Amino acid sequence: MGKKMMTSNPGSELDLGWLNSVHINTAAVYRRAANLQSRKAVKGPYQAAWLLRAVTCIDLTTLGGDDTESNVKRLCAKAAQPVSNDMLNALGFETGSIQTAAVCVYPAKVPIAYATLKKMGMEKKINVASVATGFPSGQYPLETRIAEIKWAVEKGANEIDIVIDRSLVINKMWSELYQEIKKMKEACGSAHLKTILAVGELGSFENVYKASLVAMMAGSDFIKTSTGKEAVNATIPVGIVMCRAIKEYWTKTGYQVGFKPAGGIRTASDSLSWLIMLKEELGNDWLKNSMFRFGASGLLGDIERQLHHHITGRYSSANQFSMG
Ligand SMILES: O=C[C@H](O)COP(=O)(O)O
Repeated sequence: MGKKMMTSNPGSELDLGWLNSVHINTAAVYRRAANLQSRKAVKGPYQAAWLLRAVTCIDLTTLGGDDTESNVKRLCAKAAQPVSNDMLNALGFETGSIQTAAVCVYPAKVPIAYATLKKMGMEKKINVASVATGFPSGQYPLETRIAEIKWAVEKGANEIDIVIDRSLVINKMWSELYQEIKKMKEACGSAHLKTILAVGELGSFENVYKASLVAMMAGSDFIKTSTGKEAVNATIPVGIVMCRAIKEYWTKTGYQVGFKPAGGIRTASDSLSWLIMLKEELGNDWLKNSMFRFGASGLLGDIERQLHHHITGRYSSANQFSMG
């Protein structure tokens, strides 16, 4: 599942009438989330297959102030071989057949990420995603936010994870939000645009739904929940709200926009809950990495432990699969 399968959303006119018609039944969202989360977990051989699917949907992320060249290189090596060949073979998969969807780094680390993947011959299989536009706060002039996108694309990023200016949502400045994201989409050129809403800072599900619509109207190829740096990051209820917006946008425009929950997704069991929610809300079309990603720095290790348990019947120590 390489880069070429990605689709692009051309966007549409800003439709304020549509935004004004939005009403969210908060109690119903929580009921739906509780109902989905009470479903029996996927078990047995299906579980291993779902977990491997989850691995192929990970944007393997390092977004630390202390990121170095060597930990970005290690991240790339892990993205190229996220599950050991022994485990893959035991599960009936070919050697080297699974990669994560992307590595996700700060702009300054794009050159080393791209060069490392290229050296490994993996630059066509693994996307280079760069956060941009003053991640994580977005509190920078538009000019420098746009320049950041262009710089990251020039250095090898083919996916750009922007943050929005949350104040535009809080103050319901939908037209300004639309114009900003549209400019960011233009700056991306052929790179895919993933728009981080930072849902934990938007105040209400209604704002999340409206911001999702505006982001899609402005041409976002994915909408993403969080930076991982807010106090509240990805939750299933907010995921349901965003998936409903994606579904409505698809129904009205015919364009399919991807979804990326990010922030605090740490366990194999979390990943299964998200995949179940996705399948129930958007259907099988979204169960692939051209339409769905996990933004996660610490999920892969737990999936590896779960796969190890599936194969051997034993749990490994917490630090056996420490990276990712
Ligand atoms: O976009 C990705 C997030 O920053 C990852 O958050 P996390 O470190 O909580 O997994």
